[in-house]
Amino acid sequence: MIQQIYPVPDHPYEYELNKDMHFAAAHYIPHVEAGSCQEVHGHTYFANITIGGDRLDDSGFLINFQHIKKLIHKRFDHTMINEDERFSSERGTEFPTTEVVAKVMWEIIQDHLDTLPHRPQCLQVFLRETPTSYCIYRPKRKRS
Ligand SMILES: Nc1nc2c(c(=O)[nH]1)N=C([C@H](O)[C@H](O)COP(=O)(O)OP(=O)(O)OP(=O)(O)O)CN2
Ligand SMILES: [Zn+2]
Repeated sequence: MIQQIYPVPDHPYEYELNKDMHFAAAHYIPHVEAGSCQEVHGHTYFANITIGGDRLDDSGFLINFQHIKKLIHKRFDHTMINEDERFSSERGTEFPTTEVVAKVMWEIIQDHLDTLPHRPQCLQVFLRETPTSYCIYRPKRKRS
């Protein structure tokens, strides 16, 4: 059970929703700066996703918790993150560091939220890679 207090982003919205999840995945960072992390290794990642908005959908949801989980968990659980198209395709020039994976998760979620008429916003992705290491990605401004 994930139970942790996360940093709260500053925002003007009436509703703020948070979804916790974890997933198991492998990665490697092909850069000399990464030291032993250049070798393939695995983590149980913990993610906390924060969504904000002023309007709810017809079912009274800002966003269905299950939909957020599906977007991330289905894509990354029990995978080699380097093989995800975001990292392996021609446009995938970045390495799957905690920082970059947090930002990619934000992009995946916000792309979905942008299809919803009531336009919720992903305000923060908190991504823990190890018991002692985590990163928070917050967009500078909301997408219009
Ligand atoms: N800024 C970043 N630094 C490092 C990243 C990263 O994604 N961003 N990643 C790694 C490794 O991939 C590793 O998985 C995590 O490293 P680390 O925190 O050193 O893990 P430990 O469990 O060994 O930490 P201890 O606190 O020393 O036990 C490296 N750096
Ligand atoms: Zn790692």
